[in-house]
Amino acid sequence: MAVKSSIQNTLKNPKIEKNVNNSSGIKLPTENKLNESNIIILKRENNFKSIGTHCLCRISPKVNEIIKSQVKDKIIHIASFDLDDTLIKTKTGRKFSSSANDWKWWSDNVTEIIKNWLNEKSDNDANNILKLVVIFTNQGAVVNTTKLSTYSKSLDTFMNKINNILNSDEFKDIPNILYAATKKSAADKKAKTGQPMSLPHTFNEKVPLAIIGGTGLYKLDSLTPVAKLTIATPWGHPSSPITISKTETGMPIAFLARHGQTHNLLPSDVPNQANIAALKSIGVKIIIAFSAVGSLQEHIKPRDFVIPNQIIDRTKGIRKSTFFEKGFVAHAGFGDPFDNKIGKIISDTCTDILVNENGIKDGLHKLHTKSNDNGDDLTLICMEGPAFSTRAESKLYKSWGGSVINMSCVPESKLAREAEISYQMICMSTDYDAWREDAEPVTVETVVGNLKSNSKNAHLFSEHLIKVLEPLILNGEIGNDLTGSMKMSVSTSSNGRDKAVLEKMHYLFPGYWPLSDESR
Ligand SMILES: CSC[C@H]1O[C@H](OP(=O)(O)O)[C@H](O)[C@@H]1O
Ligand SMILES: Nc1ncnc2[nH]cnc12
Repeated sequence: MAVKSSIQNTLKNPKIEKNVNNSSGIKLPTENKLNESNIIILKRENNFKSIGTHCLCRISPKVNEIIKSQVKDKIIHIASFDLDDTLIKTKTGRKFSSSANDWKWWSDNVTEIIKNWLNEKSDNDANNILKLVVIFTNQGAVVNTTKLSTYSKSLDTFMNKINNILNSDEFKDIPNILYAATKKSAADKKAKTGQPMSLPHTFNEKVPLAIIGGTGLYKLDSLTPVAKLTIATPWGHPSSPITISKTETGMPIAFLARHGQTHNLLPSDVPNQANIAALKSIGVKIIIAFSAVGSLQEHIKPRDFVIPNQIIDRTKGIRKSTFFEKGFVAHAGFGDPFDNKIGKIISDTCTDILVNENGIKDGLHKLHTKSNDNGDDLTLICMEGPAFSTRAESKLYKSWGGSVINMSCVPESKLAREAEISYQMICMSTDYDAWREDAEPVTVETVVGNLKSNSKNAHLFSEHLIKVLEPLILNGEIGNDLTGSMKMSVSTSSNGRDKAVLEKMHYLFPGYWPLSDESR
């Protein structure tokens, strides 16, 4: 829910719990009406305030800082949530908490999802937007008591619980306001289903095409998102939520930020298994993956694009590079690691896309493909990183015939092959790595500088490519070449198969390998 208003007005005049005339529920005294009978309210701590007669409000220190700062003319984006069974649940499994500590996060990634939203950059207004979280909760069961027998239901216990939650390490940096209605009739003030976040979290159509964005490409500007999915796989959660958009003619496309939306993942820490498994689970058949690369050849200039057709794996074996494991052994073919059909389509249709800094097609920035470059292989070296190569390593890779170098095509491409997803990487050259004696070796500054100019081209390129691929996907010409390939690639006989591993395989390949009685 995006709210364009002055935050000060919103906070000074919270129109919650006015017009309450039913006397059930706990009646909260205002500051100047404290007396012996409502002494419990004296224990009110950490920013709790009563509003009207039946509503407590707690404004976090972070929001107070925001209010004090200059917020006039800012756009406020609010994500609002219910509390129980949305953000938290009880540890004991009971409906109501039995103590101030009887709560846990509703799922492992609740706070991560909120932080991702807070850190997401919006397009043009990014610097003008303030984001905060508002929690609405009905607490009609809370009673004004100091009796030990009912203490778990007391206002004290409730306020302590709220402080435990909102001051927790996971939540304390999230700017938040909580409204708690201490009688049921306030239910209509809460966020309703469908109201809380701007995008739905479910999407029921199959999504045939996915774009993975690398360094400098964290979302696709040309597409309007229709859903944002947080997917749990047997291999964990993907790097970021998966955004679903639709083309003008209605084909769904997924977008995933490889290093997370805030680029908080090292190349070695990218959860590649979860990324590929999550994309497979929504029906993806083709992945177009963008990557910033160093050039190992003079003629591949910074800001040129390269469609590689070969890989040399120089990662160090610390990345999880297969879905298979002890108890279920299979071997995917990887001689041609990319989808050559898609590579050729790109070569034939995208040579005239790249522009210079002024947005003009002057032919300065070239698209290198096997067919455009005299039929020579274009080989992508994948190193572990995160430090860049030494000059000696860089020269070695060049002498091997390497064309470009990055830190991310393995195991992403290998796992896509195992999942029977056609995969093509689009490399955006950003530097000459370290092999040139007369030049400084690559730094992040050089990469980012060139990426800024490249990013326009990345957007133009993907926009055009989606238009080219859509009809070919819809008529089945691309994206089906690997279907069924893994069925025939298993080595473990049915009586040697591990049931737990087989269950994970079902996530990727439902129906391929039945959980027979023979498996262990
Ligand atoms: C920031 S330079 C090194 C970094 O850039 C590339 O990222 P990506 O492939 O995700 O675009 C490279 O692989 C390294 O991870
Ligand atoms: N020189 C380089 N080495 C590895 N990954 C890179 N990504 C961009 N430039 C790179």
